[in-house]
Amino acid sequence: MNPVVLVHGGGASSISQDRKERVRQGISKAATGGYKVVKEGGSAVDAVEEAVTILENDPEFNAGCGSVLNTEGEVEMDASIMDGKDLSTGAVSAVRNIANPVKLARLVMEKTPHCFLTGEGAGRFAAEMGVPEVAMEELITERSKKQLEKEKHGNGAQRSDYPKNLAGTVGAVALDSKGNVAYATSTGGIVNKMVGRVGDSPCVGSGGYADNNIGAISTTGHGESILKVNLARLTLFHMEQGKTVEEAADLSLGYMKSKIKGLGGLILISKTGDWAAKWTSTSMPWAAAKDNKLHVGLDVGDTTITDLP
Ligand SMILES: COC(=O)C[C@H](N)C(=O)O
Repeated sequence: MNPVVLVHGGGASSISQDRKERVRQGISKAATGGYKVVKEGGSAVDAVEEAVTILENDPEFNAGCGSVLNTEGEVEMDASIMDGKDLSTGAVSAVRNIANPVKLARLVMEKTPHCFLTGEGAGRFAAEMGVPEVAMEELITERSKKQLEKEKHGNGAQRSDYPKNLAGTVGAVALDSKGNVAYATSTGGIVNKMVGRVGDSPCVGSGGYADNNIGAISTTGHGESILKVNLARLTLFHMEQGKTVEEAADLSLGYMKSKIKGLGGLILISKTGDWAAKWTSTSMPWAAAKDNKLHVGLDVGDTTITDLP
């Protein structure tokens, strides 16, 4: 099986010109890093963890360092991961003071009898596992402070194209050489969210899904809408019914838009390595690595293809 890795950097309104290059570099680095793992014989789970860790560590994205702030100016993060081989899954929500929620989600998957830990319990588990604690200030950027300010003072309110408080959630899907698929999604959520608000990203079936019999998907966009339609599982359901990756993505995103005016995006891979990156938001940075080629796009019609070393 030819390995494939796709990443996204969140469905959002348009990306400002000065950020475009940094975002492009960030998603390229993440896709390349994840692809290296599967090319060298690593598992799909290892690849999605690696790709999402790279994006969590990049302050341009709303996950890990760079997460958006809640009403109190704090960072609370959500993440999930899933192994398509046996449907094992791990998730954390409303976690604070750690650099890489995706790694904690993986520990939940592998070291507990549970699928999902939240808030204080997730924090205690992190400490038990020896996950280093980081000061919240280390996760907060000037940009995230400005985003909260703007949101609180309503400056973004004129945007009619997209719920204004969405930004750069990250995710990855992978197919490894043994035919296993996996996904991971990680986010700081939405700007100015209530304390304790949990979105779609840590909820298996909404923020992502992976099943070797079908494929893998990671989603992004308006969390409350994604939760309502179970966007990830809905998309894979369409594939089970015989739709192509493109058709399945269009059907589920189209349903979310027409039914509840919800906008978002997704990256999707089939068990045979077909892939698609689709969104109804204004933009969604994405990258795909397959057959030693890297495909990268930020907006519709701006895909570039380069050779990987
Ligand atoms: C682009 O923004 C997002 O994807 C936000 C994320 N889905 C949430 O609602 O938590």
